[in-house]
Amino acid sequence: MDAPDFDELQWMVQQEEEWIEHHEDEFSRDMHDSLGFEAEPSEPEFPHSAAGVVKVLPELQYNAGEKRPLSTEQELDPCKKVRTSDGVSFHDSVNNETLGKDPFSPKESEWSPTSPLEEISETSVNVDSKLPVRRLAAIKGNFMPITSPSGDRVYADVKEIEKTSDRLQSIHGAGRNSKRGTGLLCEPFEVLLEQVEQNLLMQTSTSGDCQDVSENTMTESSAHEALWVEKYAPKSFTELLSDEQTNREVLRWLKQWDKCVFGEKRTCTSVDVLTALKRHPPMFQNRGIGGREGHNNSKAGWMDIKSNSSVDSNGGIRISEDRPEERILLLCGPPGLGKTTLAHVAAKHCGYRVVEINASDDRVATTLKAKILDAVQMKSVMGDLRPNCVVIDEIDGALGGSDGKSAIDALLKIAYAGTKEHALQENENDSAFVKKTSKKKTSSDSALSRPVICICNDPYAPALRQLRQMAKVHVFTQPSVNRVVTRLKYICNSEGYKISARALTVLADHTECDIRSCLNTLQFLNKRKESLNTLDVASQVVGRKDMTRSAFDVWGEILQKRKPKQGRFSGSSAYTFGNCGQQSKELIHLHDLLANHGDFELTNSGIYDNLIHVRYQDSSLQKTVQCLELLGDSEIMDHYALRHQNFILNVYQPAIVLTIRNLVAQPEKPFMEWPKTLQRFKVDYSAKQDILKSWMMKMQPATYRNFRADCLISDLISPLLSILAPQRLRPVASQLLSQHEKEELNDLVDTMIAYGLNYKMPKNGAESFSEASGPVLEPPIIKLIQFKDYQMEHRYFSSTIRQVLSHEVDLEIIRRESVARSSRAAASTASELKRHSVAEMQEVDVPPHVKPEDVMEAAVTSAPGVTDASTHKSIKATTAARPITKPASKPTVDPFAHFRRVSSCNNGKGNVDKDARTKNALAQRDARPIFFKFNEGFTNAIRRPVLVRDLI
Ligand SMILES: Nc1ncnc2c1ncn2[C@@H]1O[C@H](COP(=O)(O)OP(=O)(O)OP(=O)(O)O)[C@@H](O)[C@H]1O
Repeated sequence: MDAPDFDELQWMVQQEEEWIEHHEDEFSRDMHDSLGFEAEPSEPEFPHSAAGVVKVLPELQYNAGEKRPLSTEQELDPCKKVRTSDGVSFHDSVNNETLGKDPFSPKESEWSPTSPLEEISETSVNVDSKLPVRRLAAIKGNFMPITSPSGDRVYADVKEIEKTSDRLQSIHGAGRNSKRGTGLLCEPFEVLLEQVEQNLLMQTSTSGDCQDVSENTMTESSAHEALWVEKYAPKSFTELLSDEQTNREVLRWLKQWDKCVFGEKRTCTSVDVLTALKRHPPMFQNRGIGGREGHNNSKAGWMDIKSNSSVDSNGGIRISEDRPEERILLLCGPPGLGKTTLAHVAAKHCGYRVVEINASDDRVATTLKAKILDAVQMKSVMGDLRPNCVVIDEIDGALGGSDGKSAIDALLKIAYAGTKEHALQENENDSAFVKKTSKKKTSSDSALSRPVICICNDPYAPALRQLRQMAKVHVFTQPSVNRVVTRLKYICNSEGYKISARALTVLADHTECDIRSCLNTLQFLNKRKESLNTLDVASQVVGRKDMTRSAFDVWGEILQKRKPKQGRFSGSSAYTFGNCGQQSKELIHLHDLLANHGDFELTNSGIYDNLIHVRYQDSSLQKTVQCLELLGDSEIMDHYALRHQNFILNVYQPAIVLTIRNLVAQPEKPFMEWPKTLQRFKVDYSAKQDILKSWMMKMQPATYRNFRADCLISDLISPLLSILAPQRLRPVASQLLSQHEKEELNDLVDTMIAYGLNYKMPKNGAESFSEASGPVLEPPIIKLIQFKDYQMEHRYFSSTIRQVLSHEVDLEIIRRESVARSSRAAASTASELKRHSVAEMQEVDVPPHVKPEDVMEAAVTSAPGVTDASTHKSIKATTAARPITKPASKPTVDPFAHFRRVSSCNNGKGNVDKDARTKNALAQRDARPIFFKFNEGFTNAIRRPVLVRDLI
């Protein structure tokens, strides 16, 4: 037979399609029959048996070209279908009896004629064309070649086969309820496959011997369920969602490495890309749904590239350096916008092999540094020989190392080694380190020779401060909803998932154009054969992501009243509360925003600090007062919630902020700055807490026990400062003071000691107490009642009196310590003597009217170690300097004279003891140290000589 010419072929195809349309049902039934039963060999006219062994879908397995085509399952199945003149019946081959008719099989009289093409096939190759097969493949459509054992080839229309198999599936589903299945298998093939998989998994978990098998099964199933985000990951620039300007900038930066990496100066391939774009216009990009927006963008993009760069005669962009000035590229932006994807696509386009490092996984500086160095310096010698391009994802997750240097420092050191910046940075950081390393040049000191792209979400993360200054930063903006929807639509169409553009718009809006969330949601719904309910998007668990916005965004939304814009609140909130007005939608949107942000302390402090920049009408300051009260309430609630772990109270916080917004928000954009007041307040607060604590530690317990810490501040400090500066004290030396003044000075000294205060020279010398410099009150309790822009008015002593007072307080403290020490020594001696005296007293005849306690006291007082000579001498010496009238000392009476006489009369042993005691007392006196304090620079107009002899 001659080969048909083109026209003939087309005609045949047309005929074929028409025929298929008319006889779709017959096809399905025929297919069903071909799967379901064995044709009687004796039957001559059975034109529609399958040809070749075709595996179209797992459950579609049939034989053709053989007259005994049965599978093992069919042979195992004793219940077979037999075609008769009035249809198809089930036949029990064991008992050789007919069980009943197959309701789905056509009667022989209803069998349709074959298509013209099939007739050709039939006559020429003797193939039973039960399937929609052709002798020749048609020009359009997807055909599968099938070769029979005899070597004949036919083409099966895959679309038709799938249609038929779908119909068969439904028929099987309906028939499964009957007692016996209508197919060869009692269960559908997928069910059996699942059972086998489960069995295999169970066996693996119990024995572990079938590891290979299970791995294979897992791989198969995971391949079957490839994620759409991976399947449809952009491979070229035309599929990216990021804006063209950013794409071009990234590409241009990468091209600047060409000379360094490839050793040649190449022209920028962004031109190539754009040429490619022109040649093959992207399926979705720049068109949008309306087809207008993208066009404009693209035009603007062309303008930009020409205006921003110098273009040579070849249309390429000249690159002056062998590598870009900014050695690192930093891509920032919200998650799921395609930052990593852009880095991969651009690097591959420029001929690099991408080496991706996740800084969150290798947070430690040393590990990250080693990885970066490996990626930058190593070169593969086998396989992929392309140079590396390092992509460091989640760079904001990098941590500091044990040596105090962060991973970012290490990265910058690698990137800017040998440059001016590097030297500067090194000088700043550690000059000693530079000296050390300059002698011994490490490998990391050689200049960076491969591009490094860093990716992060928040460009303002504190860890990135240095990197931000030195890298080329590109901030990703959210793509337009239309572009995302077009891409989603394309993917859904490719997957055969029917979904309306409106639903996709809602989804894109809800996820803030996060393509990852959108695709995962759609795949999930597709898998469950569910459609996306536009009204329930907000309540969908899937598709949600971390929707938190930056603090600046939140403050902006609160303090600025935006004009209602169509579609602004078309997202989740709008659909959840479909019918409410624009204002309510805005409120709901703001409520969600605040609740998602969560950090109410930061929100409130930002509002507090920036409120001053908002120009709202408030002549009587009522609104301001109201706002401040609301902020106060919010803070109280926040503190309460934190203290009692009762976070349910936080649900009321957004309402407070929204009330403030209603009071002050204006259409103009206010100047916004990061709040510093709260931080300053916290620092001040902790400093004041320290002062208070140190004051309380120095205070005498007898004084301290009368006050609570808060009372000290609120009730005591202010009056105490007035008490500490009496009016009548003249600024003269203590010797020149009148008796009354001296008493007042003594009282003041006592008060200061009681409250643990004294005047001390400031440590740095710069601090001044008031206008005059000199000693300052220590602890500086005045700071506890000093506030910004508010000074408490108190009387201050002149510097001279403060010096005198300081001296007096020091002396008095020494005096009291001395007395205390003497009394302690006396007490210890007394306790020692007590034992001796008791022993002696046992030998003494004590009169019955004398109490034992009196005896004891007398023994202690009469002991030579505690006589006036030893104790009072030192007191006398120290008090000599103090111009205070001493209270008259009582005459000492020796009540033990009688006992002593008696005891001395007893025997000569008493003299020996007395000598020993005197010696002991003298030794104690000599062992006592002398304390004195020397104040450098202290001058007093009138001096008085004090002999050391007097002090001993
Ligand atoms: N245009 C696109 N079409 C289809 N899938 C895309 C597209 N752009 C990105 N994706 C897919 O979305 C996922 C997220 O992309 P990518 O990792 O680049 O985002 P990202 O901005 O780096 O997010 P993250 O900050 O969370 O790392 C990837 O799996 C990617 O394959």
